[in-house]
Amino acid sequence: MSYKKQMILNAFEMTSAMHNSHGLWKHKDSKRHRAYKDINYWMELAKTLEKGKFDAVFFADVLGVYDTYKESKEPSINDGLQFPVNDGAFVIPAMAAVTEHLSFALTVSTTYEPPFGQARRFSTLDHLTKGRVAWNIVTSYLPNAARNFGFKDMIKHDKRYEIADEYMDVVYKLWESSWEDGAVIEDTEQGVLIDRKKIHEIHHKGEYFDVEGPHLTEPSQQRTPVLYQAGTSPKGRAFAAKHAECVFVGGPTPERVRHYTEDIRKQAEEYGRNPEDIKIFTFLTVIVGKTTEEAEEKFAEYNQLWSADAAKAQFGGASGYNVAEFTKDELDNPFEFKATEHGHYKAASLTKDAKKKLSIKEAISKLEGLDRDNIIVGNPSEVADQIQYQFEASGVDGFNLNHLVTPADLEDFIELVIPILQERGLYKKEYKKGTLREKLFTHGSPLLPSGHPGSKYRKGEKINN
Ligand SMILES: Cc1cc2nc3c(=O)[nH]c(=O)nc-3n(C[C@H](O)[C@H](O)[C@H](O)COP(=O)(O)O)c2cc1C
Repeated sequence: MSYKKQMILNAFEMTSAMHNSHGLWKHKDSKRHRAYKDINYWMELAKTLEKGKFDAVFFADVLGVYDTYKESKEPSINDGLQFPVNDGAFVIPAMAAVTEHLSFALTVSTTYEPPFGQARRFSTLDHLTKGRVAWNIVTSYLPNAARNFGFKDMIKHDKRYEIADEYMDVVYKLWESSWEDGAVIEDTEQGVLIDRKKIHEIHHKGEYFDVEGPHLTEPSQQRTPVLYQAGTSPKGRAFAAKHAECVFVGGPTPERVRHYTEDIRKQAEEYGRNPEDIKIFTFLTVIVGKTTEEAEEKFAEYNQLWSADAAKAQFGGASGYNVAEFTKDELDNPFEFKATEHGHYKAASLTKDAKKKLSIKEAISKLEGLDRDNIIVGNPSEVADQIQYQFEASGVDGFNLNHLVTPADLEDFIELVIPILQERGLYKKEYKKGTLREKLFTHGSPLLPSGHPGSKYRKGEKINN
């Protein structure tokens, strides 16, 4: 059976010692925990990914240390769990300089980074990459991040999304309406470089933000960067349906991912958007070997190096559950979902979204080793079969490929798996031309498409002034 839809692939990365591969810094081939601070490492990685025709590198980010588990920072710091973590924005121009097509999605929080500076940062990146940049909009979940930015406690989960919604209003005004097209006139006779009449203050006065403007950066090729979002709570999905062009959905089974995907597309239509203008991604974790045995050996080796403490620390910060708190008597009780002020998706993945109802003991044991249910292990064609199955069963448009031991696992994936996906017609052999938005979508414009709420701010339709 031929399957024509082609998958989009991002490398799921972080400019940190470790990301999601807990404890694997101990592996002999792990380079990243030393090299993450070396610009050459990122430039080499960019070239490798472009060789594999990857669409983008997706940089996760956090603004604090995970300290919910055991009410301590120690388990995270011990294993370099997303710590230390550099600012991902700075490696992007260097990676862009050695590539032509690879794009870059950068995570920035609407809770802690004010919109005016954030808008300038993305316009700058979009200029320097020639339109190859995306913003992963997050509302953040770590209590330590709140304390780093002057709050005693985290702002409540749902209120963070309300703030994010107004935040988007501010950045759309800056990106889409503050500068009219053709404002840079270079009129040497009149001695005018920029036409004042085409530059507009935005005079935003809202509940959370006051911004006068104008935007300090002239419009870049995409004006608004491609908008990613990665929240799966009801508020998170409503936000995604309104604003996101790419949504990163977390779910432990293809069926659950399909459920979230369909819900987001349906809500997007209710906002008057074309569901085709939204691409959905989920995680992909792969261990590939030349033979099944080689892959299984790798899996066993990785599993042996796994850090259960770091995995529990990550689960704790992202979900709000401190699994060290459960007493022995509670371990056989069912592991129930509770909405916390942290995030939805990690908690849901071991509770209401799990394939079967788990006891507390079973749920904890999933953190104590590599979770075989969520990892594809095999020889190249076995891996390709499973990726194809997940692609078709979940209804997603693409994947964020998680790294385990980097860059070795990415290199193996590109050498062994990509050619099979290409042969099956599931993956592109050549890049499309243009900006990231033009590469991803059929609407063919580098700008936000009509129907998207940001597009209504565009030129001429002046707001508040
Ligand atoms: C797959 C996935 C990846 C995420 N990556 C990040 C990240 O890198 N940094 C971050 O602060 N939040 C990240 N988040 C968290 C969300 O963006 C969101 O802010 C948080 O989960 C709360 O939203 P929710 O309750 O709607 O899931 C991620 C969420 C998902 C589902």
